[in-house]
Amino acid sequence: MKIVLLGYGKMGQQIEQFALKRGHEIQLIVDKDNRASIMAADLSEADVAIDFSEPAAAIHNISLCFEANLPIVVGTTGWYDHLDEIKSVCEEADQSLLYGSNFSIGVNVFFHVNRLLAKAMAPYKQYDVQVEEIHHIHKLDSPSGTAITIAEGILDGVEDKSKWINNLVGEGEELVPKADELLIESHRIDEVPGTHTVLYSSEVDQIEFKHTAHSRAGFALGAVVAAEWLRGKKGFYQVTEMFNF
Ligand SMILES: NC(=O)C1=CN([C@@H]2O[C@H](COP(=O)(O)OP(=O)(O)OC[C@H]3O[C@@H](n4cnc5c(N)ncnc54)[C@H](OP(=O)(O)O)[C@@H]3O)[C@@H](O)[C@H]2O)C=CC1
Ligand SMILES: O=C(O)C1=N[C@H](C(=O)O)C[C@H](O)C1
Repeated sequence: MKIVLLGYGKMGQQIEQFALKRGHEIQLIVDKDNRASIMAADLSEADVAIDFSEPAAAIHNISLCFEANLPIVVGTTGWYDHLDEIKSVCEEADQSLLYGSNFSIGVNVFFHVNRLLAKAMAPYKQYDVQVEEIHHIHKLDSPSGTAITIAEGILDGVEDKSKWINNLVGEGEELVPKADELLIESHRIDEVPGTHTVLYSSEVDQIEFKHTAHSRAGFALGAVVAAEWLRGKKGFYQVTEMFNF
Protein backbone atom coordinates (compact mmCIF):
# COMPACT_ATOMS: atom_id res chain seq x y z
CA MET A 1 0.00 0.00 0.00
CA LYS A 2 1.02 3.61 -0.47
CA ILE A 3 1.00 5.16 2.99
CA VAL A 4 0.87 8.80 4.12
CA LEU A 5 2.38 9.32 7.57
CA LEU A 6 0.74 12.18 9.44
CA GLY A 7 3.24 12.83 12.23
CA TYR A 8 6.83 11.68 12.13
CA GLY A 9 7.84 11.68 15.79
CA LYS A 10 8.55 8.71 18.05
CA MET A 11 5.65 6.69 16.63
CA GLY A 12 5.71 7.86 13.01
CA GLN A 13 9.35 6.79 12.64
CA GLN A 14 8.71 3.31 14.05
CA ILE A 15 5.60 2.88 11.90
CA GLU A 16 7.69 3.69 8.83
CA GLN A 17 10.09 0.83 9.68
CA PHE A 18 7.30 -1.74 10.15
CA ALA A 19 5.47 -0.55 7.04
CA LEU A 20 8.60 -0.98 4.89
CA LYS A 21 9.27 -4.43 6.39
CA ARG A 22 5.73 -5.48 5.47
CA GLY A 23 6.22 -4.39 1.85
CA HIS A 24 4.45 -1.02 1.91
CA GLU A 25 5.63 2.26 0.44
CA ILE A 26 5.77 5.55 2.35
CA GLN A 27 4.37 7.96 -0.20
CA LEU A 28 4.41 11.11 1.91
CA ILE A 29 5.56 12.17 5.36
CA VAL A 30 3.75 15.14 6.85
CA ASP A 31 5.86 16.75 9.54
CA LYS A 32 6.77 20.18 10.82
CA ASP A 33 8.49 21.20 7.56
CA ASN A 34 5.51 20.72 5.24
CA ARG A 35 2.36 20.43 7.34
CA ALA A 36 1.24 24.04 6.86
CA SER A 37 1.12 23.65 3.08
CA ILE A 38 -0.43 20.17 2.72
CA MET A 39 -3.73 20.13 0.79
CA ALA A 40 -6.20 17.28 0.17
CA ALA A 41 -4.92 17.01 -3.42
CA ASP A 42 -1.47 16.06 -2.09
CA LEU A 43 -3.00 12.93 -0.54
CA SER A 44 -5.11 11.71 -3.45
CA GLU A 45 -2.66 9.09 -4.82
CA ALA A 46 -2.21 7.24 -1.51
CA ASP A 47 -4.11 4.16 -0.23
CA VAL A 48 -4.19 5.02 3.46
CA ALA A 49 -3.00 7.61 5.99
CA ILE A 50 -1.72 6.81 9.48
CA ASP A 51 -1.97 9.66 11.99
CA PHE A 52 0.25 9.72 15.06
CA SER A 53 0.57 13.49 15.45
CA GLU A 54 -0.73 15.42 18.44
CA PRO A 55 -4.12 16.05 20.07
CA ALA A 56 -4.55 19.53 18.56
CA ALA A 57 -3.72 18.30 15.03
CA ALA A 58 -5.83 15.15 14.76
CA ILE A 59 -9.16 16.72 13.75
CA HIS A 60 -7.58 18.80 10.99
CA ASN A 61 -5.70 15.76 9.67
CA ILE A 62 -8.86 13.64 9.69
CA SER A 63 -10.79 16.36 7.79
CA LEU A 64 -8.01 16.57 5.22
CA CYS A 65 -8.18 12.79 4.63
CA PHE A 66 -11.99 12.86 4.35
CA GLU A 67 -11.68 15.63 1.75
CA ALA A 68 -9.15 13.50 -0.15
CA ASN A 69 -11.30 10.32 0.14
CA LEU A 70 -8.34 8.70 1.88
CA PRO A 71 -8.94 6.04 4.57
CA ILE A 72 -7.23 7.00 7.82
CA VAL A 73 -5.95 5.08 10.84
CA VAL A 74 -5.80 7.39 13.87
CA GLY A 75 -3.58 6.54 16.81
CA THR A 76 -3.33 10.08 18.13
CA THR A 77 -5.02 10.42 21.51
CA GLY A 78 -6.35 13.46 23.40
CA TRP A 79 -9.25 14.33 21.06
CA TYR A 80 -11.70 11.85 22.55
CA ASP A 81 -14.39 14.51 23.23
CA HIS A 82 -14.85 14.83 19.46
CA LEU A 83 -15.06 11.11 18.71
CA ASP A 84 -18.89 10.92 18.32
CA GLU A 85 -18.93 14.01 16.10
CA ILE A 86 -16.15 12.62 13.87
CA LYS A 87 -17.92 9.25 13.69
CA SER A 88 -21.08 10.99 12.36
CA VAL A 89 -19.14 13.02 9.80
CA CYS A 90 -17.28 9.89 8.67
CA GLU A 91 -20.47 7.88 8.19
CA GLU A 92 -22.42 10.70 6.54
CA ALA A 93 -19.59 11.39 4.09
CA ASP A 94 -19.03 7.65 3.39
CA GLN A 95 -15.41 7.82 4.52
CA SER A 96 -13.17 5.29 6.33
CA LEU A 97 -11.61 5.84 9.73
CA LEU A 98 -10.20 3.43 12.30
CA TYR A 99 -9.41 4.84 15.75
CA GLY A 100 -7.44 3.04 18.40
CA SER A 101 -6.29 4.40 21.73
CA ASN A 102 -3.80 1.52 21.68
CA PHE A 103 -2.85 -0.79 18.81
CA SER A 104 -0.83 -3.39 20.71
CA ILE A 105 -2.19 -6.94 20.84
CA GLY A 106 -1.47 -7.15 24.58
CA VAL A 107 -3.52 -4.08 25.40
CA ASN A 108 -6.41 -5.20 23.22
CA VAL A 109 -6.50 -8.51 25.11
CA PHE A 110 -6.30 -6.41 28.29
CA PHE A 111 -9.31 -4.32 27.15
CA HIS A 112 -11.31 -7.54 26.66
CA VAL A 113 -10.35 -9.12 30.01
CA ASN A 114 -10.88 -5.77 31.79
CA ARG A 115 -14.54 -5.85 30.70
CA LEU A 116 -14.95 -9.44 31.92
CA LEU A 117 -13.26 -8.55 35.22
CA ALA A 118 -15.56 -5.54 35.74
CA LYS A 119 -18.62 -7.77 35.29
CA ALA A 120 -17.17 -10.38 37.67
CA MET A 121 -16.48 -7.73 40.33
CA ALA A 122 -19.83 -5.93 39.97
CA PRO A 123 -21.67 -7.81 42.77
CA TYR A 124 -18.85 -7.28 45.28
CA LYS A 125 -19.48 -3.74 46.48
CA GLN A 126 -16.77 -3.94 49.14
CA TYR A 127 -14.18 -3.40 46.38
CA ASP A 128 -13.41 0.09 45.13
CA VAL A 129 -11.88 0.30 41.68
CA GLN A 130 -9.36 2.73 40.24
CA VAL A 131 -7.16 3.01 37.12
CA GLU A 132 -3.52 4.09 37.08
CA GLU A 133 -1.43 4.96 34.04
CA ILE A 134 2.26 5.86 33.78
CA HIS A 135 3.79 7.48 30.69
CA HIS A 136 6.89 9.43 29.68
CA ILE A 137 7.21 13.10 30.55
CA HIS A 138 6.70 14.26 26.92
CA LYS A 139 3.09 13.07 26.77
CA LEU A 140 0.70 15.96 26.00
CA ASP A 141 -2.61 14.40 27.06
CA SER A 142 -3.92 13.08 30.33
CA PRO A 143 -5.40 10.65 31.04
CA SER A 144 -3.99 8.43 28.32
CA GLY A 145 -6.37 7.29 25.61
CA THR A 146 -5.78 3.72 26.75
CA ALA A 147 -6.81 4.61 30.31
CA ILE A 148 -10.04 6.16 28.98
CA THR A 149 -10.85 2.97 27.05
CA ILE A 150 -10.13 0.91 30.19
CA ALA A 151 -12.32 3.24 32.30
CA GLU A 152 -15.20 2.93 29.83
CA GLY A 153 -14.95 -0.86 30.04
CA ILE A 154 -15.22 -0.64 33.83
CA LEU A 155 -18.08 1.89 33.76
CA ASP A 156 -20.06 -0.42 31.45
CA GLY A 157 -19.69 -3.31 33.92
CA VAL A 158 -19.82 -1.68 37.36
CA GLU A 159 -23.21 -0.18 38.31
CA ASP A 160 -22.18 2.24 41.06
CA LYS A 161 -19.72 4.35 38.99
CA SER A 162 -21.14 6.72 36.40
CA LYS A 163 -18.10 8.67 35.07
CA TRP A 164 -14.33 8.93 35.34
CA ILE A 165 -12.23 11.77 36.72
CA ASN A 166 -8.52 12.33 36.28
CA ASN A 167 -5.70 13.35 38.59
CA LEU A 168 -2.37 14.11 36.98
CA VAL A 169 -0.15 13.46 39.97
CA GLY A 170 2.21 16.31 40.83
CA GLU A 171 0.42 18.84 38.59
CA GLY A 172 -1.66 21.04 40.88
CA GLU A 173 -4.54 20.29 43.17
CA GLU A 174 -5.96 16.77 43.01
CA LEU A 175 -9.67 15.97 42.85
CA VAL A 176 -11.14 13.68 45.49
CA PRO A 177 -13.41 11.18 43.71
CA LYS A 178 -17.06 10.98 44.79
CA ALA A 179 -18.54 7.52 45.35
CA ASP A 180 -19.88 7.34 41.79
CA GLU A 181 -16.64 8.56 40.17
CA LEU A 182 -13.93 6.28 38.85
CA LEU A 183 -10.49 7.74 39.48
CA ILE A 184 -7.84 7.59 36.76
CA GLU A 185 -4.50 8.51 38.27
CA SER A 186 -1.88 9.66 35.74
CA HIS A 187 1.88 9.72 36.38
CA ARG A 188 4.54 11.17 34.09
CA ILE A 189 7.92 9.56 34.72
CA ASP A 190 11.13 9.58 32.64
CA GLU A 191 10.75 7.68 29.34
CA VAL A 192 8.10 5.10 30.36
CA PRO A 193 6.45 3.84 27.11
CA GLY A 194 3.09 3.06 28.76
CA THR A 195 1.91 1.15 31.85
CA HIS A 196 -1.75 0.67 32.80
CA THR A 197 -3.11 -0.92 35.97
CA VAL A 198 -6.63 -1.59 37.20
CA LEU A 199 -6.90 -1.96 40.98
CA TYR A 200 -9.80 -3.43 42.92
CA SER A 201 -9.21 -2.79 46.64
CA SER A 202 -11.13 -3.98 49.67
CA GLU A 203 -10.26 -3.93 53.34
CA VAL A 204 -8.97 -7.49 53.15
CA ASP A 205 -7.22 -7.70 49.80
CA GLN A 206 -6.40 -6.11 46.42
CA ILE A 207 -6.51 -7.30 42.82
CA GLU A 208 -4.01 -5.66 40.45
CA PHE A 209 -4.46 -6.17 36.70
CA LYS A 210 -1.53 -4.63 34.82
CA HIS A 211 -0.12 -4.18 31.31
CA THR A 212 3.42 -2.91 30.79
CA ALA A 213 4.69 -1.92 27.34
CA HIS A 214 8.44 -2.55 27.08
CA SER A 215 8.75 -0.37 23.96
CA ARG A 216 6.61 1.29 21.24
CA ALA A 217 7.07 -1.64 18.83
CA GLY A 218 3.69 -3.26 19.63
CA PHE A 219 1.84 0.02 19.02
CA ALA A 220 3.67 0.68 15.73
CA LEU A 221 3.25 -2.81 14.25
CA GLY A 222 -0.41 -2.77 15.32
CA ALA A 223 -1.01 0.50 13.50
CA VAL A 224 0.36 -0.94 10.22
CA VAL A 225 -1.77 -4.09 10.63
CA ALA A 226 -4.77 -1.81 11.26
CA ALA A 227 -4.09 0.04 8.00
CA GLU A 228 -4.02 -3.31 6.16
CA TRP A 229 -7.28 -4.33 7.88
CA LEU A 230 -9.02 -1.05 6.91
CA ARG A 231 -8.27 -1.52 3.22
CA GLY A 232 -11.51 -1.83 1.21
CA LYS A 233 -13.75 -0.99 4.20
CA LYS A 234 -16.06 2.03 4.52
CA GLY A 235 -17.24 3.54 7.79
CA PHE A 236 -16.03 4.20 11.32
CA TYR A 237 -14.22 1.48 13.26
CA GLN A 238 -12.45 1.09 16.58
CA VAL A 239 -9.37 -1.07 16.90
CA THR A 240 -11.21 -3.57 19.13
CA GLU A 241 -13.28 -4.58 16.08
CA MET A 242 -10.13 -6.11 14.55
CA PHE A 243 -10.08 -8.79 17.25
CA ASN A 244 -12.50 -11.72 17.51
CA PHE A 245 -12.72 -12.29 21.26
N1 LIG B 1 -2.80 4.50 19.68
C1 LIG B 1 -1.60 4.04 20.06
O1 LIG B 1 -1.33 2.82 20.05
C2 LIG B 1 -0.57 5.03 20.45
C3 LIG B 1 -0.88 6.36 20.43
N2 LIG B 1 0.08 7.30 20.68
C4 LIG B 1 -0.32 8.67 20.49
O2 LIG B 1 0.21 9.11 19.24
C5 LIG B 1 0.51 10.49 19.30
C6 LIG B 1 1.96 10.73 18.86
O3 LIG B 1 2.81 10.09 19.75
P1 LIG B 1 4.40 10.22 19.59
O4 LIG B 1 4.83 9.80 18.25
O5 LIG B 1 4.95 9.54 20.78
O6 LIG B 1 4.59 11.80 19.75
P2 LIG B 1 5.77 12.71 19.17
O7 LIG B 1 5.65 14.01 19.86
O8 LIG B 1 7.06 11.98 19.25
O9 LIG B 1 5.41 12.88 17.64
C7 LIG B 1 4.33 13.63 17.19
C8 LIG B 1 4.74 14.30 15.93
O10 LIG B 1 3.61 14.90 15.31
C9 LIG B 1 4.07 16.10 14.73
N3 LIG B 1 2.97 16.98 14.44
C10 LIG B 1 2.44 17.98 15.19
N4 LIG B 1 1.40 18.54 14.54
C11 LIG B 1 1.29 17.89 13.37
C12 LIG B 1 0.42 18.02 12.25
N5 LIG B 1 -0.54 18.96 12.20
N6 LIG B 1 0.56 17.15 11.22
C13 LIG B 1 1.51 16.22 11.24
N7 LIG B 1 2.39 16.08 12.25
C14 LIG B 1 2.26 16.90 13.30
C15 LIG B 1 5.05 16.65 15.74
O11 LIG B 1 5.90 17.58 15.12
P3 LIG B 1 6.60 18.76 15.98
O12 LIG B 1 7.60 18.03 16.80
O13 LIG B 1 7.17 19.64 14.97
O14 LIG B 1 5.54 19.41 16.78
C16 LIG B 1 5.79 15.39 16.17
O15 LIG B 1 6.90 15.12 15.34
C17 LIG B 1 0.17 10.93 20.72
O16 LIG B 1 -1.15 11.45 20.73
C18 LIG B 1 0.19 9.63 21.50
O17 LIG B 1 -0.63 9.65 22.65
C19 LIG B 1 1.35 6.96 20.99
C20 LIG B 1 1.70 5.64 21.07
C21 LIG B 1 0.77 4.57 20.81
O1 LIG C 1 1.66 8.92 24.31
C1 LIG C 1 2.05 7.74 24.35
O2 LIG C 1 3.24 7.43 24.39
C2 LIG C 1 1.03 6.67 24.34
N1 LIG C 1 -0.19 7.02 24.09
C3 LIG C 1 -1.31 6.16 23.99
C4 LIG C 1 -2.35 6.51 25.00
O3 LIG C 1 -2.58 7.71 25.25
O4 LIG C 1 -2.99 5.60 25.54
C5 LIG C 1 -0.94 4.70 23.92
C6 LIG C 1 0.29 4.30 24.67
O5 LIG C 1 -0.04 4.10 26.00
C7 LIG C 1 1.44 5.27 24.51
